[in-house]
Formats: sequence, structure tokens, C-alpha cells
Amino acid sequence: MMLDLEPVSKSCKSHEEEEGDKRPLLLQRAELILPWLTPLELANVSLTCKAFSLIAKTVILRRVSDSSRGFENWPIPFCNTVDDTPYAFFTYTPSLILPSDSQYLRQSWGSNFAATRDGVGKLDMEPVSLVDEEGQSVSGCDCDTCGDVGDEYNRCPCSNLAGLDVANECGLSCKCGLQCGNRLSQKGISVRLKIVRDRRKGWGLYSDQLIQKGQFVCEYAGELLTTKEARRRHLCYDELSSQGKFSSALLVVKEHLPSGRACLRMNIDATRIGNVARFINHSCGGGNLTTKLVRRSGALFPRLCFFASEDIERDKEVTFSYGEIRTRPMGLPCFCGSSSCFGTLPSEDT
Ligand SMILES: C[S@@+](CC[C@H](N)C(=O)[O-])C[C@H]1O[C@@H](n2cnc3c(N)ncnc32)[C@H](O)[C@@H]1O
Repeated sequence: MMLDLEPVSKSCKSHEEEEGDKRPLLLQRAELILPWLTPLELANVSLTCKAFSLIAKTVILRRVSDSSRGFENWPIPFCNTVDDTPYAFFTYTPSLILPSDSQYLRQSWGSNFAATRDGVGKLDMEPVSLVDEEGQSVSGCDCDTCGDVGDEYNRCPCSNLAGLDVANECGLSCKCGLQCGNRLSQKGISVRLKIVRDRRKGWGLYSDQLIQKGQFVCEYAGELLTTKEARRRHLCYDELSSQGKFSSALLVVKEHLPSGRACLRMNIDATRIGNVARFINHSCGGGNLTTKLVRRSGALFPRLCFFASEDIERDKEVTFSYGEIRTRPMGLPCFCGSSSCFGTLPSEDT
């Protein structure tokens, strides 16, 4: 990236001032530009003068204070008492997006992607029409107020067919609005969370309040990849992981037909662009989260959502099982601490 700044004098004082703001113009501009920089760029810029170094510190403090950069309902801070890594750097998306050449993406605070390129887009802006096995159009509900999901007689048709691993919610093609009770996963993260550093596992997602069994915690957001691209990235990430100090967050979700044959495969990569779910660590004992594929009426793609599988006290790590399969002879060591710990993390060829 080219930063079009004028040469810097050590004191940054020789620039004209903008009306109203008495600080040098260069500083005013730097405050706007520095939040867009990567940690390495920020470190380099902060070496140039004291004033830039101070602005860089403010940017870092702000990033530490909220990993979601203002995208969620409330801040989700980084907390580190074990080493000097202040925060993890990635581009935040609260929901699934199409893949992008993300090296060109920049993100400031609470803003959407800076350089919106053709390949970057939000999914499900318009409702899609689906048909059932008889070819009948399946659209959303006409309820004014959707009944309680548990109420058999007044149940909204969108919440039918919900099962252990799948749930159906009202969506774009429904008459009801966002206040509808059958849209649990659509109001953003509604529980207090934080991201805590562990010496061996790296960052992990923790509760910052009591979370009750069944409560929605977050969805797994990131780039929705083709299987070919997922396989390509998987190889790159394996190579980087073998060199140490790299955590990938590429998740493959497979939904099976009762016959056992896979009918849906989603590859979600939250490594470079994702949300706080990218910090959820593995537990061989299954952890305290369950996953559900949530379908919203009128949406083409389901979402992978996490719900509390038990009451979770404040300050507890939230975890789930990454899977059962371990195909690699030398898997990464697991430090989940559960009594049924296998010793290595699950690994499966994509
Ligand atoms: C999706 S990321 C989870 C967040 C990650 N800890 C971080 O710092 O970004 C998955 C990576 O976290 C680490 N990890 C997750 N669960 C772990 C566990 N039980 N024991 C050791 N490392 C774990 C591994 O490096 C894994 O590749």
C-alpha cells in the first residue's frame, strides 16, 4: 500500500492547520490513516516520530478493547496475562461472506470492508425461492407474531423440522421482523464474551457472564470457499503451522442424508476474515458448546451456529469438539485438559 504522506519532521510541527482543529494537519491525517494499517505497518510508522508512536499506541489499545471492531452488540476484548501478544489481527465479518483476495482488504473501526472488490460480497441480500421434494415453492411464514417455538399448536411453520443438529428460523421471505422470537441467531452476539490468551493453546474464547444452557453464543463466520480453494488453503496452512506460530481456522461442515451420503458441504475459512468464533478451541470431551446448522427462510446457505450445551459460568472457556478423526500420524498436541483427552488435535484431509 502507498501512503501519500509528506516528509515528516521529527516534531511533526511544520504543517498548516485545519480550521477548528489546532493540531498540525499531518497529525489529523495520521489519526485517520493509522487505524487502517496492519500491525507491522503500524510498528514501522510508529518508529518515524513520537507523535505517530502515540497514535499507534491508541490504535493498538482500541484493537485490544474490542476484537469485533465495533461490529457486535458490545465489545469483545482481548485479555492477556501470559505473554506480550496484545491482540490477534484479522478482518472482522459478523456473517458469512464470499471469498476475496483479502490481501487488498483493509478495515478500520466498525466500518465495512474498505476496498470492496468484485469478489467480496455479503450473502443473502435478497430472499431466494426454494422448492420442496414435490416441487412446491417453500417460502417464509405469514405470521404477524410467530408463536413460541416450543408451542406445538401455535408454532410458526418456519420452526418445523428443527432437529438435534439443525434449526429453522424465520428469514428474509417471512412477514415477521427481526423482533420475532424465531430468529435467535440473527440479532448478533447477545452474551458477554472475551478472548483470553493461553500459553499453550494461544487465544481462546471465554464467557464473561453466566450463559444459560441453550442460549445462542455466536455463529461461525468467515469466507465461504469452494472445496478446491479450501484444499489449496489447507495445504498452505499446514505448511505454515509446521513452521510454528500459526493458527488456522478453516472449518469443513458436512450435512449428511439419513443414508449417510454427504448432501451438503460448506468450507468456512475464518483465518483471515472471520468473527470471534475463530478463537474457539477444541475439547476432546465435547466442550460446552453444541453446533447447529441454522436455516433461515429465504436464505440459500445455512449458518453454523454455536449454542451453550450446559450452563456456562462466567470466566469459563467455551469449547467444542473439532471432530473425531485423526488422519495425521504426527498431529498437533492437544491441551484441552479434559479427562478424555486424546493427546492430539483432530485432523482430517479436506
Ligand atoms: C480455530 S483456532 C482456535 C484459536 C487459536 N487458539 C488462536 O490462537 O487463534 C485453532 C487452533 O488453535 C489451537 N488449538 C485449538 N484447540 C487446541 C487444544 N485443545 N490444544 C492445543 N491447541 C489448540 C491449534 O493451534 C489450532 O490449530
